[in-house]
Amino acid sequence: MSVLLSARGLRLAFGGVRAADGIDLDVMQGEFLAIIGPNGAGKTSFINMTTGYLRPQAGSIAFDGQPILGLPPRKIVRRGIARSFQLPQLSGEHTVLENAALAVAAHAGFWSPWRALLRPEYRRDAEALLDSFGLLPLAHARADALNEGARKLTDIAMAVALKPRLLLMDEPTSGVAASEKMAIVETLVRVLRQAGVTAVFVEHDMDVVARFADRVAVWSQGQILALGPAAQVLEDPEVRREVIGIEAGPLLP
Ligand SMILES: Nc1ncnc2c1ncn2[C@@H]1O[C@H](COP(=O)(O)OP(=O)(O)OP(=O)(O)O)[C@@H](O)[C@H]1O
Repeated sequence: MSVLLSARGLRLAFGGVRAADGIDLDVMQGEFLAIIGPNGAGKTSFINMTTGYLRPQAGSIAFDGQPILGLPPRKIVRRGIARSFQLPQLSGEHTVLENAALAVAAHAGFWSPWRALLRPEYRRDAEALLDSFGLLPLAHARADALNEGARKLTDIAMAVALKPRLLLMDEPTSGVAASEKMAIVETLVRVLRQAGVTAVFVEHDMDVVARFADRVAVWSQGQILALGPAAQVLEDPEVRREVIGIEAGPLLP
């Protein structure tokens, strides 16, 4: 497996708060990597630095061997990195299909909404995209009428419309009803594997991590405390004590 994303020596402080304190991480082509860790550990900051929303004070990030630090978010998308947000960034007054068509059009180079809604080929591609995510029955629902699970999936579908090689997801199942979480994870695993997309995702639900991740990186105070295969890291006594909590019980069968 080759390295797709490589971060070295990332440092970022907000006053006295260290959001990144020497982050070194390689993301391998094709893997699903979970980032876990307590609130404030710097997980979202890593996504923001990788996608051009935050600039570290030191360090480097290379994607497919090319440096990307300093590029604006839109250029990083063009290089093949997309993201979804902890709070989905949908246009509430538009339908699911219109939101998806906007993303399809953005990938084609058009960022102006009316063009997206006029062109039938964008709508067709958007329908195919929604179908792959199981969202077609909701195509004509307004985005602000969706439950959290459907909102999250629509947001991720819009990121996938950009045809990324690497997708970064910030808490893809947060706020989703427990009964719906695993269905979302199964959809993501299926769609992303099929599209050959490498994924990095921040997640607090360890059942989701155990099902979804090939490897797990444990963040703590801006540093990576542990990194390795999911089964190994999730059963690591120090990780369980410091991060997961002993009350969680056995995570893996
Ligand atoms: N733009 C900012 N300005 C000031 N402080 C910030 C900013 N962004 C992040 N921080 C601080 O940096 C630290 C790391 O934040 P970050 O959001 O990366 O953590 P996190 O691990 O994603 O937390 P959570 O699990 O709660 O989302 C926190 O203490 C946060 O308050």
